Amino acid sequence: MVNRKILSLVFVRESTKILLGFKKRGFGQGRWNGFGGKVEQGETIEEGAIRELQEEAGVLSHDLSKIGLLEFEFVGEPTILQVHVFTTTSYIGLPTESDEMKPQWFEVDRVPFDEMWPDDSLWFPLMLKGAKFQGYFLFHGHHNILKYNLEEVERF
Ligand SMILES: Nc1nc(SCCc2ccccc2)c2[nH]cnc2n1
Repeated sequence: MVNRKILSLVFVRESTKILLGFKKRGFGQGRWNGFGGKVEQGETIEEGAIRELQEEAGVLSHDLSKIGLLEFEFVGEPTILQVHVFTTTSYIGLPTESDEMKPQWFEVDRVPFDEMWPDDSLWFPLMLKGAKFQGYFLFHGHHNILKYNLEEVERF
């Protein structure tokens, strides 16, 4: 019986830079990523994304654009992660380290893919060119993609 866990993932952009966070603990620890996490009951996915961005980076945005839908399955685990990807260029607050994440700005042509989830180097180019995308990735462990599909979509 497969079940899905709904997660948000937010990327903040500033001209040629993108804000990433170094995950200090928990799932994805030791990797740079956008800001996000589990969407709780009683909140919309976008509300969850706004909440996680605030909690993890100290940045408040009310103008998120939905740009991607990614599903991650891990061999031997029944829960599929359904990750809703958002981006924003309008926010208030200075990115601040939390107990979960250490934020840092990166030039978009200097993204540290070797310290990120392996799928990111596949869909970041779509995000960076302003496309909307949908994908599925089957992982074996946290380093090995057994198979995937990824496509651009017109709209969500
Ligand atoms: N970029 C990326 N992110 C995730 S999980 C993102 C959602 C999340 C989950 C838990 C805490 C915070 C954020 C991935 N999983 C497999 N490949 C992946 N790539």
